[in-house]
Amino acid sequence: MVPLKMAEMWATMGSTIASFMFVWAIIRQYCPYELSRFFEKYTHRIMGSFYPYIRISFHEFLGDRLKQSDAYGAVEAYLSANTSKSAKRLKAEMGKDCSNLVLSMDEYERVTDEFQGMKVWWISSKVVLPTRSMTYYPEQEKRYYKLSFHKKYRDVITGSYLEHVMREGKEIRLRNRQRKLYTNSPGCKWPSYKQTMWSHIVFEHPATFETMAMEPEKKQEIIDDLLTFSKSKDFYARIGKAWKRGYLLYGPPGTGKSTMIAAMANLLSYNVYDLELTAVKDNTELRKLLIETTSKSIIVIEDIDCSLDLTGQRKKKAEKSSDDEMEKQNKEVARKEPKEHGGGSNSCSKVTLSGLLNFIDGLWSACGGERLIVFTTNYVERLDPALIRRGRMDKHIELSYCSFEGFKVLAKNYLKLEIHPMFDKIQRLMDETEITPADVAENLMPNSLLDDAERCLSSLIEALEIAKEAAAVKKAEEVKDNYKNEEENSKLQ
Ligand SMILES: Nc1ncnc2c1ncn2[C@@H]1O[C@H](COP(=O)(O)OP(=O)(O)OP(=O)(O)O)[C@@H](O)[C@H]1O
Ligand SMILES: [Mg+2]
Repeated sequence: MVPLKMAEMWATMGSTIASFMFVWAIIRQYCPYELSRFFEKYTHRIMGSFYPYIRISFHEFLGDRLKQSDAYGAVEAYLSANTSKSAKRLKAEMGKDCSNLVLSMDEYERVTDEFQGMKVWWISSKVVLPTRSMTYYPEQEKRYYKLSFHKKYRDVITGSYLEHVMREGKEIRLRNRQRKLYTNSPGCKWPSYKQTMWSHIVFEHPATFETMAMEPEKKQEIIDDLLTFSKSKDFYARIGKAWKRGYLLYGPPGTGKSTMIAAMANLLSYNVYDLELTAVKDNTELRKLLIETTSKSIIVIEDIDCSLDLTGQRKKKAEKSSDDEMEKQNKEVARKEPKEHGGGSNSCSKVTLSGLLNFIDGLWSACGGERLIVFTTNYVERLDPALIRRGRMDKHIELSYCSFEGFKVLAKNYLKLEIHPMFDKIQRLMDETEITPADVAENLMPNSLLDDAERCLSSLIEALEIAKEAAAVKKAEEVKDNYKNEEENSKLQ
């Protein structure tokens, strides 16, 4: 009997509300604005005294602000991810990167959500504001989401449920955002009209850790380290450290340092700030650039050893190194300087080592968190120890010549091959000589659509044999030189 009475009560209440709504609609249409506001106010008051539900609205735009409200955006993302399966009327829009359709609740659609056994209802709605005469702007629509729940759940819903919706919604938005690659433009002076010091393009690099050629254990260790970092907000807050982590990637050219940065950004859905140090006028400008970076980003300084002459240290080391090594290093710097930095010794940058150290762990610790800073270099021994000490560069990762495990990853990516009779020979040759992943990849790249896997593998074997021969000749020359030097020394004595 009780449920029947309840049903009757709700039915009566429903019809009362419907009558109110009907009367109110007529009043709103025919009465002056002040009168309709008056009725609206008192209708809400009367209904509120016996209506057991609470409603919270999330408006798309607040006041006259042109920027979409963050809370509305989070609710929208949360609802399209969690309730679009139960909604019966959906609207489809192209995602920001134009690669897939995004489904969300259509206007006036109602969905149910559950949290810790409590039911809540979400309705998407809009108000159409009348157009002002003498304006050529179209009718303005103000969209909003309305959350309804029983008043006995007030504390939990306004507390932990909304916190959960906001957190999850923000995460979904970050995952789906169009990521950007920022760069500080080259040249020493900033045009005065420039609003921001970084210019950007859409970041769409296809590299992932899956496609990276390196030992599986080492790869997993780096992935775990990155994921742990991204989930450690509370940990960093507890130990009183800024939420940032430094990575030093070092190794010969073509071993995947730049590729790994793209894979890191893709793994964590971070933006990338490619900092061109030679284009930074001085330490003040460096600080300004930093302040403009946002959280969930990777700040990259590529080839840090030839970016700037940060200390006298490098010169001292260069003097000590052998002539051959010097020549090799200078060639590499010369190769990179005009191509990538356009500055080198002619650079007008006055950034100092202490400015850079402050950049890494000084002031910027105070400007929000979740940032990775990555340095890359071909010559780790050239760097000032202060720059790369643990705590600044927390993780030093060596990227080296291609191993057989690395080759297998590339063979799978490029040729869709997991096993082949020619693999044995390749493994033997790889154990005997050094080849970079970039050279392996180059050989495995089919020259035409008709090119087959065997031709690519043969080309790699040929490259490995040439590399092996060249290494043998070099070694023989070194032995000869050493012998000559020893002979000359003994003659002098
Ligand atoms: N470990 C790797 N896994 C997969 N591909 C790689 C790897 N290393 C290099 N490559 C391939 O070689 C190309 C060059 O690599 P990348 O630019 O990452 O090298 P790098 O170490 O940054 O070189 P440099 O020191 O000259 O800047 C990449 O486009 C990629 O295709
Ligand atoms: Mg590189």
